[in-house]
Amino acid sequence: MIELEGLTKRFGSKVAVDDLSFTVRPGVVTGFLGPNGAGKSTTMRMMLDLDNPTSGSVRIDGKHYRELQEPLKYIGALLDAKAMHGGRTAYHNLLCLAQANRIPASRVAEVLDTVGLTAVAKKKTKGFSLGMGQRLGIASALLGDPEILMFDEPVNGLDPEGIHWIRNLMKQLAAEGRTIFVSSHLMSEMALTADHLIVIGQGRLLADTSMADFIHQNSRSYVRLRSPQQERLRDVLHQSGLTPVEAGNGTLEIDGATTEQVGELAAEHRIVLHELSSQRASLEEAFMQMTASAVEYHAHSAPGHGPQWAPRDKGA
Ligand SMILES: Nc1ncnc2c1ncn2[C@@H]1O[C@H](COP(=O)(O)OP(=O)(O)OP(=O)(O)O)[C@@H](O)[C@H]1O
Repeated sequence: MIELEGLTKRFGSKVAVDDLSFTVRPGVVTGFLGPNGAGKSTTMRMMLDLDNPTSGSVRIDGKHYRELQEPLKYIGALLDAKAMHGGRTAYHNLLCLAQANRIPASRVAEVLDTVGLTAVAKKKTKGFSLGMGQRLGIASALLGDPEILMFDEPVNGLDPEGIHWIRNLMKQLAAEGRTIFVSSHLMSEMALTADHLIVIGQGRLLADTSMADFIHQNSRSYVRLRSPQQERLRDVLHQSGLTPVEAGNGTLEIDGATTEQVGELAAEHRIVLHELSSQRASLEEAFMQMTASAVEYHAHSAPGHGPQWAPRDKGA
């Protein structure tokens, strides 16, 4: 478990991380979502004691990182895949790390196998592709067989096969009861991977919610329709207590209605429909709106029926 309490980081006048408090729990993949520059990497670096907080604290299983006896056995991280020694082979990079952290050398072959790099174990890492580098970075995170794993944007630059592999690995590690914390700036990626979601914007906590609740609250569903008899259709809909909204190109949208309900109403009043469909707003849209409205106070006009969200109170 990872617990953040009022975590704050300032770089001069810039507040990169602003009073963040949340808990990352075991057994699930927790997604850490925020647009570029939101403060995800800075937060993760403070979790690993690579940056000092201006104020606040991070506890790993109740302890500060510095108090962990052999940190790699508690927490493994993929922050920067290029942080390996390019002149060394994949095997030797991992062996050095194992020896420095009192991890048995036999573990090196195991993790190389887990990440699918056994065939290139004796190759120098400077020739590695981005995907191979990511796999090696993940192997180093797994080396100490830690209960907690953190991945900063692990799918960046990977091909579809690599992305699929990383997603499955994270789910498998969570299913083993481990704590998995993974950052991304893409809602679509999080929707496929994460069970729980922490959203930040300009360093501040915007949401701390289960993925299922986020989808439920933010996937606005509505009915879209077009008709050559739009005026009459509008009247009929209004009379039935529905509120159609003009959506351009002769299209109407109605929240809180079903296609069955609207189709039957139209049939009853002998109104021709050219389109009748059920729509769902994308989660990416919901995320963009959430971060935009939280970080920018200048007047972005809020669309009539945009996604809903509520910032949580601070604290666990
Ligand atoms: N060492 C530093 N000195 C000054 N400003 C910094 C430093 N590190 C980060 N920042 C600033 O802090 C803010 C948060 O950066 P951070 O890299 O943590 O965001 P991020 O969410 O990880 O973004 P990205 O997805 O682009 O990596 C940014 O405005 C960044 O410019």
